[in-house]
Amino acid sequence: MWLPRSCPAVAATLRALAVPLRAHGTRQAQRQRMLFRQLFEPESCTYTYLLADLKTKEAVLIDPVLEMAKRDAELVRELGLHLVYAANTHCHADHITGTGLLKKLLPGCCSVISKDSGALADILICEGDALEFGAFTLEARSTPGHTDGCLTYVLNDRTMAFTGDALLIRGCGRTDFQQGSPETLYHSVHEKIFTLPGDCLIYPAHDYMGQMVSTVEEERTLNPRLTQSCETFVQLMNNLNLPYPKQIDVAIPANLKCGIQDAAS
Ligand SMILES: N[C@@H](CCC(=O)N[C@@H](CSS)C(=O)NCC(=O)O)C(=O)O
Ligand SMILES: [Fe+2]
Repeated sequence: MWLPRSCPAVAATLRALAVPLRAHGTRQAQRQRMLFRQLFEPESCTYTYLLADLKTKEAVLIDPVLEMAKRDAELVRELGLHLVYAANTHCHADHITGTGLLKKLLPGCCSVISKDSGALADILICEGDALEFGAFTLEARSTPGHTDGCLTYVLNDRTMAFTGDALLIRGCGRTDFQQGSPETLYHSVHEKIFTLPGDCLIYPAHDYMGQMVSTVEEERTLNPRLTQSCETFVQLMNNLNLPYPKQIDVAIPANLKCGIQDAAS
């Protein structure tokens, strides 16, 4: 049945549809403006993420690894980007961060870590602070439990969350060193990550099985650890009996100082 636009009911329906459509269009345009790359370091199975505003060229790296800093700097240069922040999700125990070296390779870039980590960096951020790159922001959510200073970075439109070692795909960060606390981690994940939209993409700091991305809904329903009660989760985490990371004795002291500043070329 044909209904003219002048019909009040049709006009009202069109007006009601226009707002979400405009919002959808704006989101699409914003996303086309963003560059996103997931990079990998095979020794510690670490993911590094590059995000950039293609219009202003401002870029952020999340969790760069020392041994890959030259690769990352080269990519930033090739793409004509300006790295504003090299940010850590936490003081890593299994590899040395690339943030210190990236500051040398790409002058003007600031290193970032949480104030609660106790580590040094140009910018020490706290819950609710935001890292701006062009038209985009990454909101820092405090998600302690794996370490005291763990942050999850959430993109402003809440379509992507960079969870570090707080939430891994079908797993989570261990809680047996660096102020680890399974109770704290359980509450962090449930209150700060599982409350994000279900289709929000989860990008962790590591994966040991070759998985690259998950969603809030998948982890909320399928994560074998975090779907348990808090009590069961605590028991499970206290009995993981994992070997210590191979690089722990060099990685933690170096990362408390923002990593190594002058790596041999
Ligand atoms: N074998 C690796 C270390 C593996 C490990 O301990 N990973 C950490 C994240 S890095 S601090 C972790 O939390 N794992 C959780 C798990 O359930 O595996 C090495 O020697 O580097
Ligand atoms: Fe870690």
